[in-house]
Amino acid sequence: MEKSDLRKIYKEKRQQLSSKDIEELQENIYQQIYDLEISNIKNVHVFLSLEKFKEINTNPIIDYFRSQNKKIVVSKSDFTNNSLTHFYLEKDTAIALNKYGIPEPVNAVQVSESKLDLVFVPLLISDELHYRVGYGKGFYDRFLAYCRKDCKKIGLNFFKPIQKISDSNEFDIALDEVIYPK
Ligand SMILES: Nc1nc2c(c(=O)[nH]1)N(C=O)[C@@H](CNc1ccc(C(=O)N[C@@H](CCC(=O)O)C(=O)O)cc1)CN2
Ligand SMILES: Nc1ncnc2c1ncn2[C@@H]1O[C@H](COP(=O)(O)OP(=O)(O)OP(=O)(O)O)[C@@H](O)[C@H]1O
Repeated sequence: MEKSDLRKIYKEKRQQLSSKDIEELQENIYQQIYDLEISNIKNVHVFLSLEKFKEINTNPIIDYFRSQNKKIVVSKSDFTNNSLTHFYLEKDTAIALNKYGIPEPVNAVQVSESKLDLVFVPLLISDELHYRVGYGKGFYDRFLAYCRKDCKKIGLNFFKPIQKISDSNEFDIALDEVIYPK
C-alpha cells in the first residue's frame, strides 16, 4: 500500500484507541526500551509527544534515560523548510507548545546531529524493511540523513509493521529497529 493511504488509515486507527488501550500498549513499549543495551550511549534524541495525534507519551522514556545518566536531546521544528534543530533538554528547560501543538524547548543549548548516539523516531506505520510513514513533511528523513552512520534509529509505534510500503523512495532512511507492543 502507498504512504498516502497508510497515513490516513493509521492516523484514524490511532485516534480510535481508548486511553486504556494506550496505557497498556505504552507500558509494553516502555518495558522493551528498558531492556535495550545502552552502555555506549551518551546522547539520546527523543520526540516530545503531540497530544492531538495520540502519540506515545515519551516522558517515562526521558525519565528512564536520565536515571541512566544519559543526556536528552529534543527538537524545534521549522515548518518553512520542514527542518529540525536540536537542543539539550535539561531538568529545568522550559517547554512551550508551537502553533502545531508540538512541545519545544525554550532557551536551550543547541546540539549537532553528529553528537546523537540513539534517536527514537515517531511514525504512523513501518514495514518489514523498517521503512516508515510519518505525517508527510519529510522532517525525519532530512534529520536522519545528518546523523552518524552508527547512530541507532529506533521507531516507536502502537501498531505492528505491515509487509511493505510500496512507494518508499531514495530519501527514506530505514530504521535499525521498530519497537511495537508484542
Ligand atoms: N512528537 C513529534 N514531533 C515531531 C514529529 C512527530 O511526528 N512527532 N515530526 C515528524 O516528522 C515533525 C513534525 N511533523 C508534523 C507534521 C504535521 C503536523 C500537523 O499538525 N499537521 C496538520 C496540518 C498542518 C498543515 O500542513 O498546515 C494536520 O495534520 O492536521 C504536526 C507535526 C517534527 N516533530
Ligand atoms: N532529505 C530530503 N531532502 C529533500 N526532500 C526530502 C528529503 N526527505 C524527504 N523529502 C521530501 O519530503 C516529502 C515528505 O516525505 P515523506 O512522505 O517520506 O514524509 P514522512 O516520512 O511521512 O514525514 P515525516 O518525516 O515528517 O514524519 C517528500 O516529498 C519527500 O520527497
